[in-house]
This record gives sequence, C-alpha cells and structure tokens, in this order.
Amino acid sequence: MTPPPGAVPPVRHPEAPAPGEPLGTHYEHCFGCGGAQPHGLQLSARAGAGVTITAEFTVREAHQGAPGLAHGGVLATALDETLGSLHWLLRVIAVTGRLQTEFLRPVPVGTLLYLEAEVTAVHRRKIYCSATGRLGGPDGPVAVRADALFIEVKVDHFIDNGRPEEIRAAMADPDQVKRARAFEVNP
Ligand SMILES: CCCCC/C=C\C/C=C\C/C=C\C/C=C\CCCC(=O)SCCNC(=O)CCNC(=O)[C@H](O)C(C)(C)COP(=O)(O)OP(=O)(O)OC[C@H]1O[C@@H](n2cnc3c(N)ncnc32)[C@H](O)[C@@H]1OP(=O)(O)O
Repeated sequence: MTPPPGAVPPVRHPEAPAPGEPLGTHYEHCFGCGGAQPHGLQLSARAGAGVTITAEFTVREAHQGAPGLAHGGVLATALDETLGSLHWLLRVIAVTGRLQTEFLRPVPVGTLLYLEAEVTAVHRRKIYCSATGRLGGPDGPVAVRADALFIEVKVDHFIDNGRPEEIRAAMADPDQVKRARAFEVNP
C-alpha cells in the first residue's frame, strides 16, 4: 500500500466535476451507489477540491451484521464505493486491487456515515488512495478507514468480463455509455 519511488501526486482532470457537484451513479444497478438496488447502499458522492471526494451513506436495517449494527462488509463497500468515485476526478476507469480496512467504532443502524476520500499518489496504472468514515457528519468520530490500491483499466475490462445480458443492456443505454466515457480521457 506504500507508493513506490517514482510515484507522483495525482492531477485533477481539467474537466472534472466542480467542487461541491454531486457525482450521481456510475451504474443504476451498482450495489454501492445505484438507485435500482432497493437494499443497496445508495451512497451519494460529491466532488471535493483537488482529488478528493465526500460521500454520505445512511445505514438501514438491510445492512445489519449484528442486532442494530452495520455489517463490516457493508462498511467496506461504503469505503470501496467512495474510493472508486475518486476516479471521476482523474477521468480514468479503475478497479479495486487492494482494500485494507480498519473498523474503529461500531456503526448503529440509522447512522449517517460521512465519508471523505483522497488520491495520494499515482504510479503508472496504480492509484493509491485513502478514506475515512465518520459517525453523523464531518465533525463526528472516525468509525472506519481504508487504504486502497486501484488499477486503471479500459472500458473493455467490463465488456470482456461482464455477463453478456447486463453488458448488452448497458451498451444500449446512451446515458450509461456517456457515464462510462466520462471516465476515459481517450475513449
Ligand atoms: C458499456 C459498459 C460500461 C459499464 C461500465 C460502467 C461504468 C464504469 C465506470 C466506472 C466504474 C468506476 C468506479 C466505480 C466506483 C466504485 C466501485 C468499486 C470498485 C470495485 O469494487 S471494482 C471490483 C473489484 N475489483 C475487481 O474486480 C478487480 C479484479 N482484478 C482484475 O481484474 C485484475 O487483476 C486487474 C485489472 C486489477 C489487474 O490486472 P491487469 O492484467 O490489467 O494488470 P497487471 O497485472 O499487469 O497489473 C498492473 C500493475 O498493477 C499491479 N497490481 C495489479 N493488481 C494488484 C493487486 N491486487 N495488488 C497490488 N498490485 C497490483 C501490478 O503489480 C502492476 O504493477 P506495475 O505496473 O508496477 O508492474
């Protein structure tokens, strides 16, 4: 998780969404951010300054692991989704290669988890980033945090590996194709 010698600071893409702008979903059926997943996290993210993101996720009953508490895997999903959203600002598509999570406080059902993430370094296709999740809002105590390594891929990664039904449907949806293109500098 430590960037190698030769890693460089991330560069915000000139056409990245402005600070404060909501990012919307990258895919309606995404378990992390899609509106078409009733039990999904429906996490909403906003661009920050530089190569940073903020996001919010409210823990619901469907997200429990123990009575009244969020499942750790669901919290890891919230961190992964927030970290993945950073790539709107670099305008590259990237997938999670490594995700190291720390669980510092339990997160009760009904809690708003306030997430902040930043890209710390880039080395060729490797993107190093970190995130924290706070209870209740930006001034709340840190409940979860993560360090991650994302690997840049082209849109073909999804076309070649995804199940044909969903890929066909996504490619037939002009909004989906536009969203995928918005990640790619050279589509
Ligand atoms: C028209 C249809 C469109 C549909 C798409 C729609 C939207 C898409 C747009 C946006 C999506 C983006 C954001 C979404 C937001 C959040 C979602 C959460 C993100 C996820 O939840 S995503 C799912 C989980 N994720 C995976 O499903 C990955 C499975 N995996 C693989 O698919 C391969 O494994 C891959 C591609 C990662 C690498 O394979 P590869 O062959 O391309 O690359 P290669 O091996 O050459 O590695 C190149 C350099 O990365 C280093 N490296 C590689 N892997 C590493 C690892 N794990 N640890 C440490 N270093 C690693 C190497 O050491 C080398 O380093 P070096 O350059 O220094 O030599």
